[in-house]
Amino acid sequence: MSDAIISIKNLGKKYTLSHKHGGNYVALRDVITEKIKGIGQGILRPSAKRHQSKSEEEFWALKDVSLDIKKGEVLGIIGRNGAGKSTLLKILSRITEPTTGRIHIKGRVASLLEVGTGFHPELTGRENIFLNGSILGMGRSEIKKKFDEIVEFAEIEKFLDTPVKRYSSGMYVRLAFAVAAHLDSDILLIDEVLAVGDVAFQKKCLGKVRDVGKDGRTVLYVSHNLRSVRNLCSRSIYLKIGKISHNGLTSTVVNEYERDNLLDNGISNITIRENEEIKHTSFCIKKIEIMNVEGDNTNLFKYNDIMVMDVTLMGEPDTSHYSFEYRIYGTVGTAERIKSLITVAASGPFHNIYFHKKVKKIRIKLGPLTLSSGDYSISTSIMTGNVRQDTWEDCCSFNITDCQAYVKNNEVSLAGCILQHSFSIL
Ligand SMILES: Nc1ncnc2c1ncn2[C@@H]1O[C@H](COP(=O)(O)OP(=O)(O)OP(=O)(O)O)[C@@H](O)[C@H]1O
Repeated sequence: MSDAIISIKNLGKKYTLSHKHGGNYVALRDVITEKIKGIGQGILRPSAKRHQSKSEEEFWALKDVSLDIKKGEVLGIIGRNGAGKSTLLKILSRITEPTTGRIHIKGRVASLLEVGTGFHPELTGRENIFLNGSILGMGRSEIKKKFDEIVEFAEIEKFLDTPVKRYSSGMYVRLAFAVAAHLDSDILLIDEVLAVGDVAFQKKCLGKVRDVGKDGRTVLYVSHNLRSVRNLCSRSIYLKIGKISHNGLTSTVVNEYERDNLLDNGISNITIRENEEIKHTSFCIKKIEIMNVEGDNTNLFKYNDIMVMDVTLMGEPDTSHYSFEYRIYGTVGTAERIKSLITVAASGPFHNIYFHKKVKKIRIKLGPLTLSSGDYSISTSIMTGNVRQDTWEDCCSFNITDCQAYVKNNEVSLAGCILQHSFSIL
């Protein structure tokens, strides 16, 4: 027998979706046909037959999931909407039955799933605390010992004797979290619900989850907030259309997930310009390629990494020399994109770096990338004298992950952030 507190083998969950076709409508075409037929036979039919066909579609929300979780692990579960994360937690908390496979759980499970589960709406906050405790197998005196801590954590003293159906969703989550985290369970399942609370309470909860992990309890944490997953979980799984796509160190798994998202959003580390876009000019930027210092194509970088950008040009300028210019724009936190320019400091004033007109490929080494986590986009131009011969806006993007040092700066403008760079000719 393994030392896993949760052991999941070939787990699958199938849903059957029914689609109704036709519904209750009667097509005009059919009414007319029926009437004509009726007239021809001397019979007037009462009505055309109503169309109602039903088709059923089978759909696997989880397929062949196998996973062992050790006691004391804080496991992150990430994935796109509909990937099966909540389904997995619902099966583990026995809200839903699996269709295939089996699970083995050694211990008591407390879960914090969708708002609305776990509490009895007609009962007061106080009564629900006792109800939850007894469901977990705790005696009244044991629950009493934890009661004050729960109430204090949830900050709902005034509403203790109000039925929870009158609570706001924020109050509900506060109490639900406090109950799940403080009562004696061996395993704590947390789904995205924390997003409902305000930011201060979310922080408090994340701190508590960390403590729960340190106490040797096991936590399964589903979230779209990748920063919190990175901070809390040593191991994570990435669910993709119901299957485990990656399972391992959180930093690696989150990077894979972010990479998939970037690629799916059309953000690529090699961009080649469409011919239609460059018809207007005889000298233009044709291709941009982003790499790390090892020469691997990537657009995922960590704080302090060096980025290599190869630029391929097409055509020739009328002048004997040209210069190349680029700008980096960043997003700030999760807020909408802010066009903040990062100043790039060259070894000399960078508009003074001229290339001979025959030079068709240049390499820029940029960094250390002392940038906060997030997406950045690059725009490029080529100049002859003061004239912009060609500009390619948002020609490529990159993403900074694992920025520990600059976390605080996420809220400040990126303007004025100075990066070093150097040019070479290929
Ligand atoms: N009761 C149900 N009947 C039919 N389909 C369902 C049911 N519950 C979930 N699904 C489907 O199963 C898939 C997985 O859903 P699930 O809620 O587990 O995804 P998720 O990864 O938690 O997504 P999100 O990040 O949006 O919460 C989805 O396509 C969802 O529509």
